[in-house]
Amino acid sequence: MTVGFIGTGSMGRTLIEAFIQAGKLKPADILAANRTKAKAALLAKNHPGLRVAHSNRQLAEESPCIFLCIKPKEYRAVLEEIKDVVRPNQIVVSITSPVMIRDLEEWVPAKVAKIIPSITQAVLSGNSLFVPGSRLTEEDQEMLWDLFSTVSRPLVIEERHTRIASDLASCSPAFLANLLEKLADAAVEETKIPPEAARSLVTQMAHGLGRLLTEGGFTLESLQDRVAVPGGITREGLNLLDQDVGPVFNRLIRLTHAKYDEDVQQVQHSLCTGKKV
Ligand SMILES: NC(=O)C1=CN([C@@H]2O[C@H](COP(=O)(O)OP(=O)(O)OC[C@H]3O[C@@H](n4cnc5c(N)ncnc54)[C@H](O)[C@@H]3O)[C@@H](O)[C@H]2O)C=CC1
Ligand SMILES: O=C(O)[C@@H]1CCC=N1
Repeated sequence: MTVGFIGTGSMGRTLIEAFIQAGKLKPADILAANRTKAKAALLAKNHPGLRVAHSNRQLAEESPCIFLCIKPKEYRAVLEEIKDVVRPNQIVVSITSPVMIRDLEEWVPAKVAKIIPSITQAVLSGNSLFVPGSRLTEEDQEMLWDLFSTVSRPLVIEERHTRIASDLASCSPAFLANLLEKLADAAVEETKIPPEAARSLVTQMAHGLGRLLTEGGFTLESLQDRVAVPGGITREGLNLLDQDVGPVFNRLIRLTHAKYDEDVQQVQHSLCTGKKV
């Protein structure tokens, strides 16, 4: 089956390469389209057999399953371009959290799903978040589940939890990388340890931490208890973090939700204004 990807930026490319790496899709199964053609052409060069569509419309005509890997503002233009050629038996998957399933279902007669991926899929790990639309059959859901199981742990979520689940699964790699960067920078500032050594130490620690939590039998709590020996040094640090860091994450979640609400409004406005019926 041909799987089409409209948008081969950061996440479109990550997904394409993850499915190829996992052996789930062959390059010849993939049809890609991107506004800047050179990006899609580079993918085709790196994965011989992968085809580049002349247009989004051609891609939509030829792909039983179409992934929309574009940003919220870009939906209107892409939907305008493909809506007349999309058929009811096709599947259209959006990877964009503030685009509502019901809006997509109004624009195309296809079977719609929202699946929010994560950069962690580049190493075939992490969760992908499934919000099935009303027209997907059991068979369609199984096909998508099977596809994403090869690169992630799929998880069904309710659409109203899209933002918070994306914060945890998709944004947090960036949030936690930022915290580790700050930890390494503070170490350099306070002790003059060479920057490369500080970054290497936190990076290798993060690798081990991920494995301890997923394969090592630890929970978030048991890991802290195991490292923080009673009366020891780690407990001093944990006490400070408990006091100062928790509120930062409350503020962070309020910020991501405020931006999300704004994006939802903008997308709905752009998808509803002047829409031909
Ligand atoms: N980057 C990440 O870690 C994650 C991103 N997402 C979502 O994925 C979506 C895409 O994000 P990124 O890949 O990071 O953005 P990006 O900006 O890297 O990629 C978007 C791509 O779409 C292309 N594009 C724009 N308009 C187009 C059009 N009319 N026709 C064809 N191609 C067009 C652009 O040229 C670009 O290559 C966003 O909605 C984002 O929220 C979801 C989960 C994780
Ligand atoms: O920053 C963003 O908008 C997207 C959503 C999830 C990850 N990246």
